[in-house]
Amino acid sequence: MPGTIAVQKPARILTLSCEDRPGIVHAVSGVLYRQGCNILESAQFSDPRDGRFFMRVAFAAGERFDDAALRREFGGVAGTFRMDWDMIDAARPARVLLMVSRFGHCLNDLLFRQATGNLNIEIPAIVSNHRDFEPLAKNYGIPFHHLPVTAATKAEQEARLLEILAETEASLVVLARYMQVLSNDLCRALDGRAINIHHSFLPSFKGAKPYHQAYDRGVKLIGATAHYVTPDLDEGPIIEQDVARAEHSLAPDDLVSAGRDIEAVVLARALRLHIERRVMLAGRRTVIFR
Ligand SMILES: Nc1nc2c(c(=O)[nH]1)N[C@@H](CN(C=O)c1ccc(C(=O)N[C@@H](CCC(=O)O)C(=O)O)cc1)CN2
Repeated sequence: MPGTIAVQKPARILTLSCEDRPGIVHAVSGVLYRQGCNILESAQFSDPRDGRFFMRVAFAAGERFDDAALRREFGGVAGTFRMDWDMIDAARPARVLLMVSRFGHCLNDLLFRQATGNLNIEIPAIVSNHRDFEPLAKNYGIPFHHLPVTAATKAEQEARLLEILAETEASLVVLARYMQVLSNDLCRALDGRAINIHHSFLPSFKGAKPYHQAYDRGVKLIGATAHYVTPDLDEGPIIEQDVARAEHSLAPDDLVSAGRDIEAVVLARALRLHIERRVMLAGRRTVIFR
């Protein structure tokens, strides 16, 4: 219709990192231009400390868009600059396997966000070491896998988890208050594709009972931290954090209640940032293109 601008939606999201040097942006945008694409959103960061360059580009496809041709031409540029790069279909929902133990507020929040279209994900399965949320999974029509675990059965339990991951073709695991420590082997198998919500403002109060630690310390702020899972407990690269005030009058259980909302919001934000490829790993740190 004359006078109306067709709102272009991103067809692809390109992320890349390489050693910083002049000409990277020119080379990247040149390929996209020659392939008939239109850049809709672009962000970059040059880390002055280690000279690493990070970039995220969301672009619309032109009439004569050819994914293979784009990847071929971009591969040439990537080789020249020795880039680590990836390109995803922006519209394709990420397949996310959710894990939970006995606290269901983060699980419930993510299920509702998915069901109402607030998060562009598919949830092929829910895994838990308890049966508490089996009815909730059933309500959403999502397969529920009860995988109890003890120190003696951890290797077998984790092997079954990896089977479910493969069977469901999930690209991401979210520990939505899953309260078991994953083994080093499992963490390596899930490297960069497992996100945990920790119920404290890290690095304070690691471990299983942060609200009680916070109460005992008498802090005035409590918080939550979403991070990638690594073998070192609660040490993974941080994706998102938030805080809320903690008055002296609040008992540990009040802090637990106050923390639930922060945990759910921080985890949902972190998941959105991850699936939109707005998070880039930089060693123990992250670069976030909001
Ligand atoms: N390898 C990792 N595994 C897990 C991480 C992580 O960062 N690396 N995060 C945790 C979640 N978590 C805190 O956010 C956490 C969970 C459990 C414990 C813990 O000490 N669990 C005890 C058992 C507790 C119980 O049965 O209720 C244990 O495993 O012995 C600490 C922190 C998820 N896994």
